[in-house]
Amino acid sequence: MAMALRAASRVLLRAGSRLGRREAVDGARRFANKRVLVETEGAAGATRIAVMKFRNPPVNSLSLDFLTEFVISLEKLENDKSIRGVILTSDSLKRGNQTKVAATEKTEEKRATRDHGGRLQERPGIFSAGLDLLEMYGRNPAHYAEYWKAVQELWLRLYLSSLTLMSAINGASPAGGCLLAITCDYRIMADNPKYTIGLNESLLGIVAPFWLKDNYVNTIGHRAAERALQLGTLFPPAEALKVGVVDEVVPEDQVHSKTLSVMAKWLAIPDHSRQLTKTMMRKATADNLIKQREADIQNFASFISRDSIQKSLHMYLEKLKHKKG
Ligand SMILES: CCCCCCCCCC/C=C/CC(=O)SCCNC(=O)CCNC(=O)[C@H](O)C(C)(C)COP(=O)(O)OP(=O)(O)OC[C@H]1O[C@@H](n2cnc3c(N)ncnc32)[C@H](O)[C@@H]1OP(=O)(O)O
Repeated sequence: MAMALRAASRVLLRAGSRLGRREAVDGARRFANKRVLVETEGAAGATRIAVMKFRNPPVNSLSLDFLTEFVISLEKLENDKSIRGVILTSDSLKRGNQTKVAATEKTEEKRATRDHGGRLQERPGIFSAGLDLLEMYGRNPAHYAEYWKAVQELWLRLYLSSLTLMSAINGASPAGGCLLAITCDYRIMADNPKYTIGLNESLLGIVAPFWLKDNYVNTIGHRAAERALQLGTLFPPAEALKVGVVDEVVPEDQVHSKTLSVMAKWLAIPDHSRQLTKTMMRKATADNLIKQREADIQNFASFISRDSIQKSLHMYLEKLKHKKG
């Protein structure tokens, strides 16, 4: 009987919820949309931590679909009173037997790295490549407006989240990837000189929006942000630590365990006092966007539609496509 009940509950859990699949795995729980996998750790009834793993091949770019699924997953976690902390990380792992398909093949599927079975794979060593350039190139103004609204939404949700958010940065983290990280309360980066983090928009011929600039200033200070934004600096781990883009750099295989142990310290602080303090520190910056959200969307749509900006994006995409290594 007990076995039958367990089997039935497994079937129900796997039948899927409206938002995605939900499974029971070794006492831990997980739910997954197509592009975001959420695993929760900790016993039922106790404080639990969730790990949100990005898996949007090939480079975890913030496509419209990914942004939508991210917000849905975050909302679910915000509504789950047993969850107090969330770790953002990439599902990208070093895997063998990968083949990069020809750069001339254009569709999303074809752009991705695949294994020999033809399955889509993340490219290894990427936290997030930032905003999806293909959402900002060659589309119409209505699409740009829809996309930007979704980008703003994710930033506001993360920046104002009542949860303790930490990023376990296990790969390259340019531009929007850095945005995800700097909305968090704490950042731990893998000590791999191949991984860099920063806001490199100026290198693409585009400009970081004022609210992202404000988030950067709040993180690393005005002078450092002024210099890094103009130069589009991508910091390797040691420099990222020095300037304050990240809070800790640890060996790659310790990123997850270290983040869990720092999270435990943060969760020892009473929620109400930590949350009020966070709001006190962040509200003015967020309000600045909230009060001019529509204007910011219109600015983005008209800026990104300019011929000169589209040309810069085109050149940047071509450079990415033809780069060596
Ligand atoms: C004055 C008014 C102002 C108004 C406001 C205006 C606001 C404008 C704001 C704009 C804000 C932008 C923030 C951003 O996030 S822009 C995106 C910036 N991202 C990057 O620059 C990252 C680019 N990518 C890389 O550097 C590398 O790809 C990587 C992440 C380091 C990974 O390198 P790797 O060698 O492993 O992989 P590939 O380079 O071969 O890439 C694999 C394929 O993926 C494609 N790709 C890469 N990045 C993106 C991306 N961000 N979006 C879409 N596609 C991406 C790449 O082209 C490869 O495709 P291919 O297989 O077809 O060649």
